[in-house]
Amino acid sequence: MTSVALTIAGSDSGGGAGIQADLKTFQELGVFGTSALTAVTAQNTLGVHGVYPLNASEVEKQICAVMDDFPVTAVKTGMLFSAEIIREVVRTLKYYQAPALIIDPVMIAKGGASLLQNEAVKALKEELLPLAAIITPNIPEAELLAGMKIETAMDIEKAAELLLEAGADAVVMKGGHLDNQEFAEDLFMSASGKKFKLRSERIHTKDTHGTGCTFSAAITASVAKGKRMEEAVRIAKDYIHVAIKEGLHLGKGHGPTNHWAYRSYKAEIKEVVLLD
Ligand SMILES: Nc1ncnc2c1ncn2[C@@H]1O[C@H](COP(=O)(O)OP(=O)(O)OP(=O)(O)O)[C@@H](O)[C@H]1O
Ligand SMILES: Cc1ncc(COP(=O)(O)O)c(N)n1
Repeated sequence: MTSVALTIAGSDSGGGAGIQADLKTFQELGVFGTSALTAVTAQNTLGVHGVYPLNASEVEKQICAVMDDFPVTAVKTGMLFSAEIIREVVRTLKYYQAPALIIDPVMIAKGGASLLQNEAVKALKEELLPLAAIITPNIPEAELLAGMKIETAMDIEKAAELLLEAGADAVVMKGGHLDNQEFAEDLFMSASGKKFKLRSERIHTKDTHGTGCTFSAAITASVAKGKRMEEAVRIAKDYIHVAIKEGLHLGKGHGPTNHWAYRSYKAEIKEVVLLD
């Protein structure tokens, strides 16, 4: 049977991040993608030129239209923009007793534009996060959610623990923002006590627009197909690695990644480092 996933996120007119990245990823991983838009952005590789949020009720209508008709087996959230939208998403997902929820807590675009209002961080943490099968913050997002500064590897683990305590079943702390390192290393931790690092060679490129969206969408696709979370994050790491490596070099700024690359890619599971 065809697996169906739903992404609740913003539109990126430049096609590199947001809903567009999510749907491309779902497609490449063999999952039928559906979507509920939270905001339209006028955006390209050079930055965000406008943000036009939808009303919370318009977001709710889209989620209901999908959930009433499709056998959705995984839901992903990306840019949610406001506390009102977050509360409506929470209410609607609870109503449908929605399946596994993958949260990418999108806050700030690479160019610096705000994609989540400051006052919405609390709603994200207190109301949405407890529903998460997994949450995938980068370091700045994790700092805001966990309420602490992250400077060392121990800080990363501590912040992950705080997010598990706040109610997520699992967390991946993405290390993409930690510059000047040889590896792009992410830490996986689950409430059930699993802990490992996903490590890949760091690719030196400016074309990393939408990497976070793509990574979490790839997790969502595998979960939608019934894979266990540990396997889903490994596949997602492979997917994003090759998508960055085979970059398309489009646009004048931070270009998008290459979603076709995974097709011809022979699985080369990234290094998994088990931790105590
Ligand atoms: N230069 C790179 N080389 C290899 N892997 C990378 C690189 N940059 C990011 N990654 C990987 O891509 C995934 C997404 O991480 P990243 O930290 O870029 O997310 P993000 O900051 O949320 O992205 P975005 O800014 O698009 O929202 C992680 O697995 C990370 O390790
Ligand atoms: C609609 C939307 N969602 C998410 C991102 C984050 O991606 P990035 O940090 O790579 O700009 C974005 N730029 N636009």
